[in-house]
Amino acid sequence: MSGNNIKVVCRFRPQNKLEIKEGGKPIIDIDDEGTSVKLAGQDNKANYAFDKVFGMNTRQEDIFNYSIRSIVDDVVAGYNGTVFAYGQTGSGKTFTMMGSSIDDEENKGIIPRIVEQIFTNIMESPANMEFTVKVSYMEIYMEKVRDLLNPQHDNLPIHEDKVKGVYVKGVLEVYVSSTEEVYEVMRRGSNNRVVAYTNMNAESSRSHSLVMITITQKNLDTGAAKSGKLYLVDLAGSEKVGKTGASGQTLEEAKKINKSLTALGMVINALTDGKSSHIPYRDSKLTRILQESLGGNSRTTLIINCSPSSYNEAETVSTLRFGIRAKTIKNKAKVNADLSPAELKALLKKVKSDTVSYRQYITALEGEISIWRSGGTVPELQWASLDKKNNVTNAPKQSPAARAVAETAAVDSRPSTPTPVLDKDEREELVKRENELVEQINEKETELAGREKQVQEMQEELNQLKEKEKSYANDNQQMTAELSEVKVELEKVTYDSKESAITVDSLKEANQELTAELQELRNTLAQVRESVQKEQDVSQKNASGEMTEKQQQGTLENLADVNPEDYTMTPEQLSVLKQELSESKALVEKHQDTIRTLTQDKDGLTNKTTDLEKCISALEIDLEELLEKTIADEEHDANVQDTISELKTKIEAQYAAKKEMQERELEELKRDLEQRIEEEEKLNNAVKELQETHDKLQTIINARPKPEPKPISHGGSTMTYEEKEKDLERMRKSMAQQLADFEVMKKALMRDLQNRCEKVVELEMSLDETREQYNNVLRATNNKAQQKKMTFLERNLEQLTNVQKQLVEQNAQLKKEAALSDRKLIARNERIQNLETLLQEAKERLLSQNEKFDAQLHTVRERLEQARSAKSQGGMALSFGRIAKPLRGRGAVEDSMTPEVDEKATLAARDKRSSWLPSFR
Ligand SMILES: Nc1ncnc2c1ncn2[C@@H]1O[C@H](COP(=O)(O)OP(=O)(O)OP(=O)(O)O)[C@@H](O)[C@H]1O
Repeated sequence: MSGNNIKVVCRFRPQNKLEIKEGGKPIIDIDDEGTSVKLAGQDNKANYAFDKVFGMNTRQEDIFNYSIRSIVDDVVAGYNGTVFAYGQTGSGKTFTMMGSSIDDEENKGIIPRIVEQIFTNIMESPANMEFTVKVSYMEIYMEKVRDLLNPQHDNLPIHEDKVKGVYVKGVLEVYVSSTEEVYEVMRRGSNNRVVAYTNMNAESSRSHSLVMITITQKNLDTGAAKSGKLYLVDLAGSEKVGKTGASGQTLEEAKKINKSLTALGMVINALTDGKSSHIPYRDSKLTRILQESLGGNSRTTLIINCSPSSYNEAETVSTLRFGIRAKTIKNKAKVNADLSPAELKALLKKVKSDTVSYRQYITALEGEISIWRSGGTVPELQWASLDKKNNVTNAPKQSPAARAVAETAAVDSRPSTPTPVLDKDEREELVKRENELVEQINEKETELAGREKQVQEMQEELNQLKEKEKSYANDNQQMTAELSEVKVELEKVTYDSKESAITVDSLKEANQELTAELQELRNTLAQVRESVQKEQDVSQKNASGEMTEKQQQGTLENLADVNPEDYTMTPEQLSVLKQELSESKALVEKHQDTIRTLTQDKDGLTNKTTDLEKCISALEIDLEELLEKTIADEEHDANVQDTISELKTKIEAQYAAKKEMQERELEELKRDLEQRIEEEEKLNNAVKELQETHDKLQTIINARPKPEPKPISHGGSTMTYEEKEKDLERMRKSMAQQLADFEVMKKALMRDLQNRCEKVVELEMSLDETREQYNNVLRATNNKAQQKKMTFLERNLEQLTNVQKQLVEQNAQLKKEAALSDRKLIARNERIQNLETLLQEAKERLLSQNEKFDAQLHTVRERLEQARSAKSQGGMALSFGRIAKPLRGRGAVEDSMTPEVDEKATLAARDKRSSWLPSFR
């Protein structure tokens, strides 16, 4: 493509379902050459001529081959190029640009085909040509430039400079070395595009998308470099909001889309009306980015996409008019070439020669001025001029001073640093290096901007995290405090319960003591009651004895009434007799029991008496020893006497106590004895009475004549008289036996009682003797002073004893209290230990929580870092694109190679390819 006008091609898509449904009909009429179209609608009879008009069934390949292929050649040749698709929404812009799918060979759009063509062209280039290809993908959404390969960069600025022209600052440029890599970039970018459903298009683009492919090429032999930039723009569709049914967000989007498209129309108008001096590129982001493409340094192709349907006739007319206007835009495309070393050398040579001539001219002028200043004159013919610069020798004659000044000026005007003359290789290398460095600087700037933003974001995130951490820490602290408070409370409650348990225990003990006392009292009461009962029993017995006596009397009377001749007894009489006998037997048994108890009591008394005897004898021994000691040590010093007196007092006290106790026991024994004697007497009386009764009965029975044995009916059973007799005899014998036993026992008791009485008397006598002996001792040992002393000591001792008693009581109390305190202390220690354990646990928990939190924070930070790094890699984790990947042509080496460049130089240049990579490699 050599022309400078924008190339405009028109493409009609087939009618869509909506159009058919709405009764739309195809109304397009394309001429045979395929360069103009008429609409067969009612309103429009105009003919619209374009570079090419494609009908409804045109294949993607055909569109590419006719309208696009050449632009790829231009870009690879170093021109800037633009292909943009314009049309109403749903008219097939995206279908034309991208196709239904990259991977669909038939329906892939022009962008995949361009990419393929670029790499084909590169591969077909001469082997001494080296290329790099970079891809960027962005969209203008809601008047913001958003990097689709790095979506968090959603408002990139548009800059302009002399070298780069208009460019988007900070957009990610991914180096690619194959079609697949570009496709990958396209796929990733497309995923980030904003699309939405509208009535006109199920996947309507809500933004203008821009793919930017930058191809840089270098001739490795000459060092000449060129770069071409290709913009592939899929504009968002102009839409009538009523038709698309846009509302809410899509309505807002539609407004922005229409606004920017209007701005595009205004730019095209301004460019084509021939009057406007100002082109309003800055009215929208779209026109600003397309500034070079519309009336600037670019070879531009506009594809207008239209609907063929009568349903969309008005929109199609509008689109066609837009295309017609755009067609007249003139661009000024030029190759973006850097100067080659040869050109640079020529330029340098020219500049050097210019410098020399200017220097000569200056010298001449300075010489002239110095003449003028020194008052001389220079004829007009000799005035210095640029034409005469080489003729300095022809300068007017100067005075010696003026000449000196001129010479000095000539010397001063020399360049202070001689310019080194570089050879060709060095220059080439330098140029190459310069290019690389410029590129690297640009890259670094972009990267730096990205990093700065990242750092800012991370800082914000970190601040948020810190705040969260702080709030978590506060929560944690609060909860821990609450927990520890609860634990302490629990501990206190446990401790209180323990103390209560101790108090309860002590109360229980007190209760037990009281119960024991009560029991004792009850026992005492029971004993008292028993004794009372016994007394009552005895009196009852006496009464019953009287009763028995009466009964016996009655029996005797009965018996007397019985006629001795009539020795037969009625069964009733016999049974009464038998009953009386059994009662007597029971009475005898009772008496036996009483005697047994008395015997036991007697044994107890005997034991007690023995103990007392032992006690008395021991006391006597002690007393004797003491007396001996006292007498022996009587004349000794006061201390010894004190000791003796103390001992004596003690012994006296002991003696008095023991004596008192013995006396009490003796009295008790005496009382007991008297009681027993009384009881025994009563028993004896009862036994006697019984004996008498028995004897009487015996006599009566014996006095009766023996009756003829005749059967007696008794209780249904027949019993002979003899048997009855025998029975009675047996009873009598047993009773006699029992009475004999009684007698023996009574005698033994009486003996024992006698012995005891004797013993008691003996004891009393011995006690009196002891007392007398003691008094004798006292009388013998005591003098007045000693008595006084003794009295004093006795008093002291008494007081001390009281004190001691109190102390003992206090000690006992204290011991109790100490035991309680011990328990409380143990409980308290336990509590302290528990509290310490709790504290330790809380500390450990806190530590572990802190550790956990730190670990979590660390993990979050790591993840954040990973996410950031992933984002910084275009948010896409592309495994390529950060480093330039030079591509070499595979064709023959270009003929343009200068003859002086030999094969060696070519090889050397190839080896220097590594300089494309960053210098720190
Ligand atoms: N030439 C064609 N042949 C067959 N189908 C087509 C053609 N052009 C477009 N289509 C179909 O029409 C529908 C709309 O096309 P597309 O999305 O490309 O429109 P658009 O102009 O990009 O719309 P918008 O501006 O709303 O994004 C799609 O389903 C697409 O497949």
